[in-house]
Amino acid sequence: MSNPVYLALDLPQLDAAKALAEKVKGHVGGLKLGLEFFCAHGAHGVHEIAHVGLPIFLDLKLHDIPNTVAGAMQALHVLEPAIVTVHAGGGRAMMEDAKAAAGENCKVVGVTMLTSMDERDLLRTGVSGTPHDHVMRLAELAQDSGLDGIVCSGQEVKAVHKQWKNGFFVVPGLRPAGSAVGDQKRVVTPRAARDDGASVLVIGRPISRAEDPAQAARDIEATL
Ligand SMILES: O=C(O)c1cc(=O)[nH]c(=O)n1[C@@H]1O[C@H](COP(=O)(O)O)[C@@H](O)[C@H]1O
Repeated sequence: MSNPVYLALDLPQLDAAKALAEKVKGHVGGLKLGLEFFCAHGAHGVHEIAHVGLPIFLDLKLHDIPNTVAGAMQALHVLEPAIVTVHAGGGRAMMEDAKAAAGENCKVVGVTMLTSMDERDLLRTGVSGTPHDHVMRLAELAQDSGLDGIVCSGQEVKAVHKQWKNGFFVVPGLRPAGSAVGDQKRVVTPRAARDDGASVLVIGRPISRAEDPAQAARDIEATL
């Protein structure tokens, strides 16, 4: 079984991100580059990190009109990402066009409800109901739109997996027992998410901010 952990390289410095990736590369299954990294270093930075030799997850959370998102997906072909995110809230046409424009070996996954939000935050965006119901609704929409899977918290992945048997489920908001939660609100342990059907476990600060990141990655691997 391959290692499901993708390290979130949320670091502003390219050299530091590369050094961290090299340190942990034997203990994670892939590397996630998000908005912080991409805004700072763009395509050049992605190429640099790709040299580490692990699959690249480009977490750009695209959310725009279908034509614009399709154009962005097309532009990403040269970077050969293994996974790209779009916001499921962008709707069916946007997700359909995103998938149609994606590279052949690129999984497109829809972000449902950010793990940094709870029910009160959701209500303030005008959506009443529970995070569970909101995630289930957007998961169904993502599936109907032809996406490969979704991003959700570990609190919902079991129910989504039950409804979408062959879906690809990315779960962030993971904290090993006892580690700082920070800005995350819907949190579970890596092991719980794995047991409940997560395909990919996204983990950032519990590894990147550890005194010994390689050891932290090994410790997490040992719990799975
Ligand atoms: O799409 C994501 O990866 C994502 C979605 C989500 O709902 N919550 C979430 O935390 N993420 C990302 O997952 C990573 C979590 O980092 P840590 O909280 O440091 O483990 C960050 O890079 C976030 O951008």
